[in-house]
Amino acid sequence: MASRCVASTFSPPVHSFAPRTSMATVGLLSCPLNTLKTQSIARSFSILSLSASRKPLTKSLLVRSVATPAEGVAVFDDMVSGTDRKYYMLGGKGGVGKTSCAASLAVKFANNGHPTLVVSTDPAHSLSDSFAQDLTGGTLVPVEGPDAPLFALEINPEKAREEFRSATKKNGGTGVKDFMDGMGLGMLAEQLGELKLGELLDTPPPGLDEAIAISKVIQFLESQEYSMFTRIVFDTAPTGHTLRLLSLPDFLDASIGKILKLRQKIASATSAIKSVFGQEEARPDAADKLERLRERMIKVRELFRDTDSTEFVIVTIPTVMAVSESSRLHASLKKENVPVKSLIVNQILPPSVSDCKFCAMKRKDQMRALDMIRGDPELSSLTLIQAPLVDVEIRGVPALRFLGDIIWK
Ligand SMILES: Nc1ncnc2c1ncn2[C@@H]1O[C@H](COP(=O)(O)OP(=O)(O)OP(=O)(O)O)[C@@H](O)[C@H]1O
Repeated sequence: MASRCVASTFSPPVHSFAPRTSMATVGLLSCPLNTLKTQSIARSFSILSLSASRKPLTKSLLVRSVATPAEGVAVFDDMVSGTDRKYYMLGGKGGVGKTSCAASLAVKFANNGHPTLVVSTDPAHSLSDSFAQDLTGGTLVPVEGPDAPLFALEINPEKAREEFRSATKKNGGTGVKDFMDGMGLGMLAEQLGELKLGELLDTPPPGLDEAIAISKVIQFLESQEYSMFTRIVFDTAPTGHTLRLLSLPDFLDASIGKILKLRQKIASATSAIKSVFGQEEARPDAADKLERLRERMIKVRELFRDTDSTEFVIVTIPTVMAVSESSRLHASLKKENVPVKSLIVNQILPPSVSDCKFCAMKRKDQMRALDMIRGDPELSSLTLIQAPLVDVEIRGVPALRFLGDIIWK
């Protein structure tokens, strides 16, 4: 008879996770004969350096490798040490577990005494779902449960962009033409077409929303009120957005920079014309807003590249597609000088003494993907963090604490 997978019989209701000690009751996917205890799996899934061995991973080797605790590779110790503010950005392909990993890291920071802010800049927010608390509203909302203050912020990128865009819509006009007219540059609007400012304002390039969202967070954090936060964790939008976001500041810098320079150059001429014809002074709003946006984008760019305060953590799953995408992501991040040290491989089947047919196939597939990571020139230098597939949905602070204790060591 074909063997069949079963989930652990214990499936706790959403809000009923008991504190840490009883979290071992959260199950891991298992086969009928497999009676592995969650705690031993939690111990055996650990962080191992990919550069340690070049041998292909066989099943027994994997079990042996993951059974070795994360001695010597103290990723979390490094992350948690110091009271200077640090930023962690978690990114990767859609659906791999970015939110779960980001939320679990935020909980772990808070439980280690860091006042922490976790921010979602993904237009499709799932922080509220992950924490099982209503964190919507675009402002800082306290998360109930952790030992030290933990706040969450779900930024509505469209709303943030709209605020910026409204400056160019005054007087009933639309987009760039109005903006240019407002500065006395209407006749140049067409010639400036290649600067793509029109596109920027009317149909913004992908990535602008997220960049504005992040710049909004920077704004928040610059104020005294939020100076308490020593750890900021970003749950970013899927890979494509991140890559576009990285190249965006340069694009904006060039476009806005050119526009503002041009404006300066002919400012004296236009003011002479205006004084002759008795026109009002040109509206400074739009130009100022653009200039401020440009400055903030530069700050976002600097933040992403600051090796002292920032780290980008790539999250993936053991499939060929996800690994390939992670490899491309790391190549791009490297090219842009964004610091990356670790790669989380999430949803790995836990060790098992006996597999059903389905699990055996799946495990083989995952082994191949892990092998691929080992041999990948982009990924093999990163510290690998393996996270098991658990058989209940990770929701709520206790569950996130449980996951965090497995992942972040
Ligand atoms: N290790 C795991 N074991 C079991 N389920 C998991 C694990 N990690 C994540 N999940 C589940 O997978 C789903 C997707 O996770 P999550 O929302 O964290 O992914 P994401 O990468 O942020 O997705 P998106 O790209 O849509 O924002 C959720 O239902 C989550 O509970």
